[in-house]
Amino acid sequence: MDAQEHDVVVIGGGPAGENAAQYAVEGTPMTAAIIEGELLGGECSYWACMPSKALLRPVAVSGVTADLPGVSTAHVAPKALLERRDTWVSHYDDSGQQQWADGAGIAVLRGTGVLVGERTVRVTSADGDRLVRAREAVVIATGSAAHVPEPYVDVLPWDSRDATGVVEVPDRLLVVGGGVVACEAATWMSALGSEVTLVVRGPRLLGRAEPFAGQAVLERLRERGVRVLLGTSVESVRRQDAEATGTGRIHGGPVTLTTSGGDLEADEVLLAIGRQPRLDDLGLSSVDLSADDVTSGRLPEWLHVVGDASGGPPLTHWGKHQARLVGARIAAAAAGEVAWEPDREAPVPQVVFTEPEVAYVGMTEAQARDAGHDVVLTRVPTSSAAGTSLLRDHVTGESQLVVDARSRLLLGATFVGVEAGELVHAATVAITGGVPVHVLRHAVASFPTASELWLRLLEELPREMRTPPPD
Ligand SMILES: Cc1cc2nc3c(=O)[nH]c(=O)nc-3n(C[C@H](O)[C@H](O)[C@H](O)COP(=O)(O)OP(=O)(O)OC[C@H]3O[C@@H](n4cnc5c(N)ncnc54)[C@H](O)[C@@H]3O)c2cc1C
Ligand SMILES: NC(=O)c1ccc[n+]([C@@H]2O[C@H](COP(=O)([O-])OP(=O)(O)OC[C@H]3O[C@@H](n4cnc5c(N)ncnc54)[C@H](O)[C@@H]3O)[C@@H](O)[C@H]2O)c1
Repeated sequence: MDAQEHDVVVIGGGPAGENAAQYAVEGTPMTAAIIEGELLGGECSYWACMPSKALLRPVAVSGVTADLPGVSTAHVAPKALLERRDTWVSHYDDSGQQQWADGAGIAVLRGTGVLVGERTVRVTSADGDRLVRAREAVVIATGSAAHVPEPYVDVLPWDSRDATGVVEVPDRLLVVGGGVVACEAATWMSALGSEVTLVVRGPRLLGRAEPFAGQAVLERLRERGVRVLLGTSVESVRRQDAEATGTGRIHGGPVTLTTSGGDLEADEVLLAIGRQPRLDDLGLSSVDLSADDVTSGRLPEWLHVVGDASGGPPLTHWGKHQARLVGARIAAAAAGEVAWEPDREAPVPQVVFTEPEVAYVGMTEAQARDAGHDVVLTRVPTSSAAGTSLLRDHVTGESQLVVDARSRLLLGATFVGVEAGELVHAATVAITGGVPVHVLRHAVASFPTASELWLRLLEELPREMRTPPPD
């Protein structure tokens, strides 16, 4: 079989793959091809970030209007909410993304890509097989899939695709997991009218965030009628007449979970217990590699991995950041150069679009102490700046900075409450730029904006941190 040739071949056309292709070839004479087996734009555009945020934003606005005298309370209208979601996923049509690729001069090869040898990928589609060879580099950008352990397989539980693509709203929904997908999905599914029960194995929600953040989300979920069972493990699961009815539709008869706290019955169960890199069936053995080699970065110089497939933080912005770096490295290597990169590792931010919103970057207090830092903390109610308290009548949540006592550098920050997702970026900038807190105090925020919360946080630090540390 003759092989088609491109300088760069990317397997997987999600946000990470698209960015890797673009950054590798833009401004160069090189060509790139993206191999995509489903929809160009990936999980993020059609079944993850975009539909979930399209569903959550009206829910958040409705919550604010209920707490903002001077405006009529807005109510969630389920049918219109689902139509909004459909608009944001372009009705599961990727022609807009195809236009972007055409404009960027990137070839899109439809089909499933499998490595069959060094720099060589076989693409299988309904039209048959073809071979593609990369002159410079192959990039794995195959994303991740929801983790579905064996005991659940036969009951056909919902995964996050069903929750973001919801068509039939179950009257009663069990959600297994207490992480980001569980908390966000509980928020929109209860707004759509489901009676939601969260079954959480651990002692708190959002285990990767500061405990006070998970606690604030727990309290609000319970206020909105979501039942949250902490410290509850699932022992077995059964369902009558499980049936593959399609994404977002109820997959058969009632489901029963036998848990450490007794039996729970519902019309559907959503499994939200993490995701795994999609590296199976990728032909890694044809180039003497294993999935472990890929997630530990033990790769030959012609092969790269970006995004969720890398096993790093499964976040779109992080995958895109990795992809920009990899793209620039490929472009530089092809030109016989070395790409410039900062010497400081970038901190990873995350925003959880719950009520209240939770946003964090860098290290938590516990992570900073475990890493051996002498830590100084500053924590204030998020309502404590005029700008935050004006945004609604009852501003809940607290916000915190984690500072290294010796260097006075910011190690991490957590914001809980209104506008948290916007407040966190200043922390990302401060950590990336290595700005010590005595300098950060001079970054003046406008009155009365939410950003003035930074002043409140910095004022609460010990007075000696207002000047540079003694030599
Ligand atoms: C419900 C939910 C909500 C989320 N919300 C957010 C959020 O708000 N913010 C955020 O930052 N992150 C969010 N995430 C995480 C985010 O979706 C992922 O981090 C992101 O999609 C990863 O991008 P990627 O390009 O690595 O992979 P993906 O987006 O998964 O794309 C991979 C692509 O590769 C294709 N592919 C896979 N294997 C092959 C193959 N062999 N051949 C050809 N094509 C293949 C797939 O079809 C897919 O199109 C959310 C995740 C979920 C589940
Ligand atoms: N707003 C956002 O940025 C956003 C939104 C949704 C998802 N995401 C990304 O998608 C990834 C996947 O989300 P997720 O919520 O599925 O994973 P997660 O890692 O955030 O949470 C998984 C939860 O499941 C629990 N768990 C793990 N195994 C279990 C088991 N066998 N039985 C019961 N409970 C178990 C964990 O203790 C945890 O509470 C996240 O890591 C996140 O980065 C991001």
